[in-house]
Amino acid sequence: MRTALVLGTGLIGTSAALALSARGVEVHLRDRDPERVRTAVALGAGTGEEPAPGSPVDLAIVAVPPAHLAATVADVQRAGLARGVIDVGSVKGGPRRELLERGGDLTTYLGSHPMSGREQSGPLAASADLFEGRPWVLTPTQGTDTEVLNLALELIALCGAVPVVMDADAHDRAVALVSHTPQLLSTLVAARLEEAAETDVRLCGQGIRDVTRIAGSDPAMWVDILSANPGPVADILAAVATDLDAAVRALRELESADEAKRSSGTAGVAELLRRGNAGRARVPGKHGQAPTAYETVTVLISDRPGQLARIFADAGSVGVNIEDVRIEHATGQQAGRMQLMVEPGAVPVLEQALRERGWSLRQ
Ligand SMILES: NC(=O)c1ccc[n+]([C@@H]2O[C@H](COP(=O)([O-])OP(=O)(O)OC[C@H]3O[C@@H](n4cnc5c(N)ncnc54)[C@H](O)[C@@H]3O)[C@@H](O)[C@H]2O)c1
Ligand SMILES: O=C(O)C(=O)C[C@]1(C(=O)O)C=C[C@@H](O)C=C1
Repeated sequence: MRTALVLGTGLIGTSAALALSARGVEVHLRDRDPERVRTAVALGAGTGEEPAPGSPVDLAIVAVPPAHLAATVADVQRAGLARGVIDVGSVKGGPRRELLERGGDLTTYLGSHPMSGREQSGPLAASADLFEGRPWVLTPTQGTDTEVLNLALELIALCGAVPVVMDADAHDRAVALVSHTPQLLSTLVAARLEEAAETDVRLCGQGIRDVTRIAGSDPAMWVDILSANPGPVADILAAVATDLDAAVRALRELESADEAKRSSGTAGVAELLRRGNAGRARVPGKHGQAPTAYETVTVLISDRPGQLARIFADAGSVGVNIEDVRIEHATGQQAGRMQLMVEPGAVPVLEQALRERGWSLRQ
């Protein structure tokens, strides 16, 4: 990738622009707020000048709030500003459907989501290493151009992140669990402090600081995110509400004078705490650490348009997430070997699905 255009020079757009600029890509910056472009330019994220007329950039990266993603992607496509366009929004299904309704081109567009961010907004919160070692979800479809997919993989590599391929709606259900519900629960805990006595708040220690960090996030951004993914988040919150009811019941039992009730209360609380430990143990390693050891499935892939998108869609159709990808190009041949990294348990399912769909597997 030689040139890029970043639309929305806030936290995410400026972070990506800083990483690309540091690796020699010529980055053009745009924002509806010119002050934000000036700040990003001053930080070394790129130039505020428009790309030369008639010379589209290699990749446009749309990093505006979720409610404006589809309109911005459609504008970029209509103006012919880039060979490929990706967005980095926190929700994937709705914006893609909206882009289709707006007459956008789904072949040169690819939905993506870097699983890394902060509770602060704007270019001053950005950093070039924000995405290092973090998953970056791609949601290609059968129709996604191979060129756009390759540009997105290059962007992710230049940002030091790890590509994860998923279906858009499966992504939205997953982030409801690991991002959107945690945001709301952090907010709800912090909201208890609004009317609390100063003498109580003064005692805040590290525990509540950890739990409420993301409650400081931009409300307008989160109204957009939750409005674009309400059903999956409501489903998980309803399950949390059942657990909350159980916690309240167990605690009330602990208040009782009856010994049998107290011991049932102890068992109830202990079970909730045990489940919390078990869930916490599944949270992958911290920033920069590989979360899991993956296994590799190697596939022979011909150098024809649509091949990469097809293989990702075939993996997605049997529910397999591709956690990382490497392509070895065979010199002088119109083919290459593609290594798909997946969870060890997914290897047999993926191999069978790929064979059934006519792919040629290699050792
Ligand atoms: N904040 C996070 O942790 C995080 C993480 C991953 C992905 N995202 C996604 O990335 C996108 C950007 O989030 P952010 O945290 O960088 O927000 P931000 O508020 O820091 O930046 C958004 C920028 O977009 C600009 N903007 C708004 N509407 C615009 C328009 N129509 N045209 C051009 N510019 C416009 C704003 O002026 C602002 O500078 C969102 O879609 C969000 O869902 C956020
Ligand atoms: O660490 C944080 O501040 C974040 O909340 C980042 C976080 C997340 O939930 O993981 C928030 C929303 C984005 O869509 C992606 C990342």
